[in-house]
Amino acid sequence: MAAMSYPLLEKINSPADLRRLPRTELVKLAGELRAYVLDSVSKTGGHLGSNLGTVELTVALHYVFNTPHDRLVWDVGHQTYPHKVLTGRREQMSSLRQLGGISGFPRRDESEYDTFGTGHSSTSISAAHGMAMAAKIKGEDRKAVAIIGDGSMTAGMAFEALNNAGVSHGGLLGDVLVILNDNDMSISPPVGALNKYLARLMSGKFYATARESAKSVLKNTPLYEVARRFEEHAKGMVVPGTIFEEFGFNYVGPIDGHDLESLIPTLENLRGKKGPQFLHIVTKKGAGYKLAEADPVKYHAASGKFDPAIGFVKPATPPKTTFTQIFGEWLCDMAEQDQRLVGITPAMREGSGMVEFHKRFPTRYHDVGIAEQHSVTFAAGLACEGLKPVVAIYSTFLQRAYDQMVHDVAIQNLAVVFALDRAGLVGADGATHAGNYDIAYTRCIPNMAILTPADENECRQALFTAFRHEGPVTVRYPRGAGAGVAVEKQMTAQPWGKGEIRREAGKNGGNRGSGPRIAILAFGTVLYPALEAADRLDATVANMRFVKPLDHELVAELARSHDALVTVEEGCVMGGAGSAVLESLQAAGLNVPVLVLGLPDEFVEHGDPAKLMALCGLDAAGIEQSILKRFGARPSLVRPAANQ
Ligand SMILES: Cc1ncc(C[n+]2csc(CCOP(=O)(O)OP(=O)(O)O)c2C)c(N)n1
Ligand SMILES: CC(=O)[C@@H](O)[C@H](O)COP(=O)(O)O
Ligand SMILES: [Mg+2]
Repeated sequence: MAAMSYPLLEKINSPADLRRLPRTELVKLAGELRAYVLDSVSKTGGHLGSNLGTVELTVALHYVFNTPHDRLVWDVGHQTYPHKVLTGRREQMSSLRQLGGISGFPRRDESEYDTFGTGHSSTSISAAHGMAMAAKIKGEDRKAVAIIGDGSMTAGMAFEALNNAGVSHGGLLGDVLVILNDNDMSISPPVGALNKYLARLMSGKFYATARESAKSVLKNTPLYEVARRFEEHAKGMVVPGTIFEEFGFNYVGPIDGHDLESLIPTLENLRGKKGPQFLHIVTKKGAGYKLAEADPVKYHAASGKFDPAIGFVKPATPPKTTFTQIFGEWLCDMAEQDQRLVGITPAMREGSGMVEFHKRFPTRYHDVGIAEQHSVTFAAGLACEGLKPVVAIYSTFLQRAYDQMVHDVAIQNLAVVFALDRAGLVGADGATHAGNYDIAYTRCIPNMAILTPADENECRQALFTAFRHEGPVTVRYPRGAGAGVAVEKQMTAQPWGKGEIRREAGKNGGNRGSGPRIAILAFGTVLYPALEAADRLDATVANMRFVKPLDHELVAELARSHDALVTVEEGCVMGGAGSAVLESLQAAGLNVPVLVLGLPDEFVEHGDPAKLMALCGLDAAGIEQSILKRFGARPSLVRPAANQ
């Protein structure tokens, strides 16, 4: 295929270059930008639909606003590839989401144009309001713009921010502009009353178009003020105030978010206004790429390379079963068995493997929107009434609902199952999405139980075990596939709080040599690299299965029969499973050297998951090297001297 050419885009190395373009060139530039983003993502993978949908908006924003002096805050930030291309990172797009490459989300440490780091949704209005208020306090003439999607508007935090930004503080009123990018899509089809409300606003579309065209004609004439007053009066009469106006924002829209001839004059108009402004734009997720327009769910993100001419195709070799699929199958099987089961997702139906469950059990399926806090307390309410809620939630997104876990679930000891997908390193999404902390942040909560299955079969059995438990419980499993073990259809409860020995030193033909007898206590899928390392070291390996309740007897037995213990987890060392073992040993008065292996006390960047695990020393070689480094020579390879 001939190499694509981008004659205009190649001249744009900053928004200042963009702003020097004749306005008549902007449509052509947007076309090249869209083609470039599609071509780039087809080579690297990454988010697609939302980026194609913000091409014109991005051009218009950088054309009208004096970026980076004026601040743009992108909500979630998964739609910022066009922004990155226009702000000097066009050539770096080939490194997107790769180790050492640029992030898939805005990062303050990546560019001055990335004014706020995002990744988790619904933070943009709060941050932009902060920036707008800072400008007021410092007496700076600066605009702050939050660009937030209709899906992200379903989070309570967005309304907390509207509620605060819409009023003055000590006489200071922030000049914040909120742009609602309404494409009538989340990752899944949108849910909730807000979506219906926005649809009604969109149906009033004639009003906005007529009003905007009138404004642009009348602008800069004495009549303009008269027309504006009439408009305010007319608005009160013809169209009821929007909810956004009730929050104190001047609402404009809906307008066509792909029409630069609408976007630019409207943004120029709004840029000059004082006080909180709200622009409602209508876009299409995947705009300009037919396959993505037709199936915005499928084309939300590309897991890898694809040919734009044919789109996403199933790989020739069937991919390995993922933990997400194990969960989805278990959820359906469990729902068949127990009518009390209710499945809940905060806007991650596909990612959490609940499409089939939604189809088969529509009355017991709840997508609550991007509302993690609500999802947990909603579950608590269900549990109060004797139902059995299962909250399917990414480890990282559960961080949003910490108080709900403590205050609404654990204190009342309610039977809620938290199925924590993406536990541990997630790879391409990087630090914002890593599920590194759930063991530490749940272990300290009384009544909470924590299960760490080691493979696909253990995951199914652990979910079943957790579901039978009469109290709050998390089951954590990583993104992607596991060791590939066979999964037993029969669901069997695991002995509560019990681990098992998977390998015994000295009993597997290994020549023990003279080194210390070592026992490795593995929590979760790191069992498998631990077994590999243990084969080389001839060490004992325990599959602990539970972080809480911990199998204290097994810990004590291993401490008494070995010279040293090693704990391994794909979770933060600080406060993790290893800390639980240390606490257990101390409580039992057992003083044995312990090496705690896990994720470091630093944010692990984006990259290939296997490479990141190796970087963190959690692959077999890393575990082995850490043990050798701490406990001296390689025990099983040390041959006793001939005369010994
Ligand atoms: C707190 C949080 N929960 C869930 C997600 C996962 N997520 C990423 S994008 C998205 C949908 C966002 O929809 P919208 O804001 O409308 O943007 P669009 O993809 O339509 O451009 C979700 C649920 C997230 N990033 N943050
Ligand atoms: C932007 C966002 O938060 C989601 O799209 C997330 O990237 C999905 O992650 P998975 O690809 O692990 O489902
Ligand atoms: Mg949307």
